[in-house]
Amino acid sequence: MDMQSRIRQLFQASIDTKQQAMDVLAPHIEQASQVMVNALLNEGKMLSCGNGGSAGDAQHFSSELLNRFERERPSLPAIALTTDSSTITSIANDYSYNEVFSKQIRALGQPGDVLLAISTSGNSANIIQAIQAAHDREMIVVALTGRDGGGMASLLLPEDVEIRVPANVTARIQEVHLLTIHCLCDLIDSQLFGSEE
Ligand SMILES: O=C(CO)[C@@H](O)[C@H](O)[C@H](O)[C@H](O)COP(=O)(O)O
Ligand SMILES: [Zn+2]
Repeated sequence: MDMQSRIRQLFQASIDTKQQAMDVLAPHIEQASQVMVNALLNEGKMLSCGNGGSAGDAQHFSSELLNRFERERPSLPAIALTTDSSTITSIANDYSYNEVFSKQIRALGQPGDVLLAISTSGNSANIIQAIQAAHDREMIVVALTGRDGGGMASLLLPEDVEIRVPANVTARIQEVHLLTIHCLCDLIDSQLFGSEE
């Protein structure tokens, strides 16, 4: 296949995945935004984590809350747990890579805070341990998953929210995760600061 055809095929696959996900995910994205708004109105903060591309997504989300999304508004409290290389390497070195997020959550998480836990497989051990730590700290979990939800899906409590992309290819799932993060930012801003339409 020539490269132009390959590119068109990748664009089409991304469009198709988003089209299939739109109606399935919309109610869950709305519910997640309400959980987040409620936390922010009650002095809560957002912690976020993921591996690889999902680490980038976790940071993308926190920067849009801390700095800005599409409008001028006050900074909102969010911390990506993927950025402190000294903390992450020491936890991985002294304990286990599986604990790099959970140990930070046990230190920083407060009841009523929200954990945005991102994994396309739902099976990354450090994300599973992060969810367990969040529950121990009485936080609410918003899980961005894919495939069959993996081990993460079965760990979630009734008050948690799973946003599971109906797809099996990691890159396609990640592309919908990013769109979901932008939806969450838009919904948080409009609920807290009014609709701009
Ligand atoms: O971005 C990509 C692939 O698109 C990779 O870096 C990918 O995020 C990594 O392989 C992750 O370790 C996958 O973890 P997960 O989504 O299964 O939790
Ligand atoms: Zn990627």
